Order: sequence, then C-alpha cells, then structure tokens
Amino acid sequence: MTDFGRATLPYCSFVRPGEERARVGVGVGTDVLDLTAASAARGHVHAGLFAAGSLDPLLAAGPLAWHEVRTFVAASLDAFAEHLSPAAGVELVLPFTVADYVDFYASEHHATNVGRLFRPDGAALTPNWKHLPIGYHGRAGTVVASGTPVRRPSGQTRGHDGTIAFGPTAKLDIEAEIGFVVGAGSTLGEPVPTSSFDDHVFGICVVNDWSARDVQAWEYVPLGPFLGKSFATSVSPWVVPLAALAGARVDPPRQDPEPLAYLQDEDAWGLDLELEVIVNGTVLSRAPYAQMYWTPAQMLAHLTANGAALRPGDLFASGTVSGPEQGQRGSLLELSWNGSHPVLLDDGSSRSFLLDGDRVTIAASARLAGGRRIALGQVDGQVVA
Ligand SMILES: O=C(O)/C=C/C(=O)CC(=O)CC(=O)O
Ligand SMILES: [Ca+2]
Ligand SMILES: [Mg+2]
Repeated sequence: MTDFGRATLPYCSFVRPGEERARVGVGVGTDVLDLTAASAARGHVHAGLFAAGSLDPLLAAGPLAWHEVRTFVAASLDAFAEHLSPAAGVELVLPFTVADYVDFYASEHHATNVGRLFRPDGAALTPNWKHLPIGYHGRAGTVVASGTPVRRPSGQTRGHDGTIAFGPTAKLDIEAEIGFVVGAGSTLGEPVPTSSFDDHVFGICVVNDWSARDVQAWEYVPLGPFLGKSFATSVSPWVVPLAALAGARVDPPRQDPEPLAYLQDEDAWGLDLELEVIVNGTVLSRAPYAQMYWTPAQMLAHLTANGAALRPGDLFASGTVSGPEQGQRGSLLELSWNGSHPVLLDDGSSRSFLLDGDRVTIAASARLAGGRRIALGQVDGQVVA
C-alpha cells in the first residue's frame, strides 16, 4: 500500500467491504479519505461531483473546480478524521471511465533499443522520430484497474523457420509508463497548444502496457501495434493531480532538431519521476522519466494538431520509460535483449519474458526540488495462464 505525503493528495475510486456503490477517495498517508461522504457532510459546493463515486464528474469540471476541491481537502484534512479509513481495507477500482487511449513512444533510449531489436538492418530511430512524438490509438475498453489478473493472450506469430501459428504468446512483456489523464475536453477542429496542457490534463497515473512481443513483431508492419498490445493495459488506482507535481518539473533534454512551432513547449513539462519495475519481488530496473525526449505537453499538442477533440477521461501514456543504463530499462524486451540475456530474479530463477504466475509491480515516485521523494502509487498485475 502506497504511503502518500499530505501534499500529494491523489484521488481514487473505492468500494467498502459489503457495499456496492463506489466512493471518491483521497490518499492521505496509508488511509483513504471518503471525499463523497466528507464533502456531502459539509455541504460543499462541489459535493455533487463525488456523489457517483467515480472521478468522471471531477475530471469534466475543469481546472477551477480541481483547484477548489484540492484547496478544500488540504485545508480540512485534520477535520476529516471520521471519514478516514485504512486504504488496505477497501477495494480500489478503476478511478475513471477511459474515453480514448493513446500510447506514445517518447523515450529515445527505449525507441533506440526497440529499433535495434526489431529492425537490426536499419537505423535505430526512424526518420520521423525527432520531428514528432510517435504514437498509436490503443483500446480504451481493455484498460483495467491495478490488481486485475492478466491472462496470457493468444495470437498469430511467425517462428524462426517462417512457420505461421496461432497460440499463447511466448514473449509476454511489460512496459513501464506514465499515463496522463485528460479532464477538460476540447472542441473538435481546435488544436490544443502546448501552453494549454494544464488547462486540460488533470493528473497522472502509473501504466503497465502489457505487450506480446512475438505477436507484435509479426503484425506491426505497416500499421503499428494492434493485438499484441490491446489485450490489457493496467493503471494505478491513484490519479495524482498535476498540482502535486509542480516541484518535480524539470527541463526536458535539449531537442535537436528544434521541433516545429506547434511542438515547442515553453513551459518545459519535463518531470523528475522514477518508475521502479519489480517482478516477483525483485527490482529489475529504475527508469528515469526526466530523460524522456518528448514532453507530455508536446504529446498533447501533437495528438490534437489535426483538430481531434479531447474528451474527459482520455488517457495518453508516455510510452515505455527507459534510461541509458541496463538497470534503467522499462521492458523485459530491453532488459533481456529479446531473450538473449535473461535477467536474474532473487529466487535464483531467470526471465527473458513473463511466466504464468509472475507478479509485476511498477511503482512511481517523484523527486521534488530540494531532493525529497514522494510516492505516486503503483500498478500491480499477475499473469495467469
Ligand atoms: O518500434 C516498434 O516497432 C515498437 C515499439 C513499441 O513496442 C512501442 C510502444 O508500445 C510504445 C512505447 O511504449 O514506447
Ligand atoms: Ca507502450
Ligand atoms: Mg498554461
């Protein structure tokens, strides 16, 4: 269970034992504050946003309401004792209805590694990579809450000898990512500039973009990832508002070539986050988010550059977070170099890709100016046959 500082105040949706209805919660230490009950008891002007128990109404309400709710919670924390209970005693559910889901590919280290593995005869980065944040539209309906078991998918693959077959993937993998949760929507036909990032994006969650590498490698040419990535995408139960991350903002890496005008991010939305990848209790990597080449404000501007509208609950993920070192890679594909260098677990076993029964946790934290680290929550999942 994540221990949140009192300045983080992430949101969740939870169900109490014996109840059916969900409530909106706020993480305080290892407790959850029942915001549905607390805001109603105080007759707060925004209490109606929490009645349904999902974050959907709050997301749609926009930045002024986000600010007012956070101020209310922060100012009244000590008066809320009767509405606090241990988070370990409640069920944390999918916190919002995922509208559209997009996955980017914003780590230069990850893209370089995958390029070498999947396209060894060509340049590691495709010619467009430094001109635009590459992404694809994923499957919103298979975004699942942390803790949901992930069933090993079947798919079509091509073996070394060229045989085409259908069956359970032999290369089930993870991707450690940060997800950006859109609150306020936008108007069809009107691009959202990088400067409006925080008018639309409410906060972040931790994402595990489960991937079947053998399915992916065979199917992706020329239209990109399809069934190899659409079977499950797990998200953390906590959505950390951008307001809690102000102290973690850093300058992103210098971009060369300079991106086109619509992609310039004057606000510098680099974030000093770390994603820890843990398989069966062994920490396999610590991936540094601050080195991501494209910022989330650039991803959002690109996503809407053609006039595509945003809806509350849209989720766009950063793409796998990998740093330059071996111990900073956010996927087993990279960590085991496509199976040629299996990684060791503390129990003495080794892994190229995931086995049935494996438990994966991706835990994120932010380093604030001054060096203090705050927890941002985690996403868990176990592989079942
Ligand atoms: O380069 C490729 O063909 C594929 C790359 C990925 O698997 C990337 C993906 O899902 C985006 C990401 O997580 O970075
Ligand atoms: Ca991905
Ligand atoms: Mg702004």
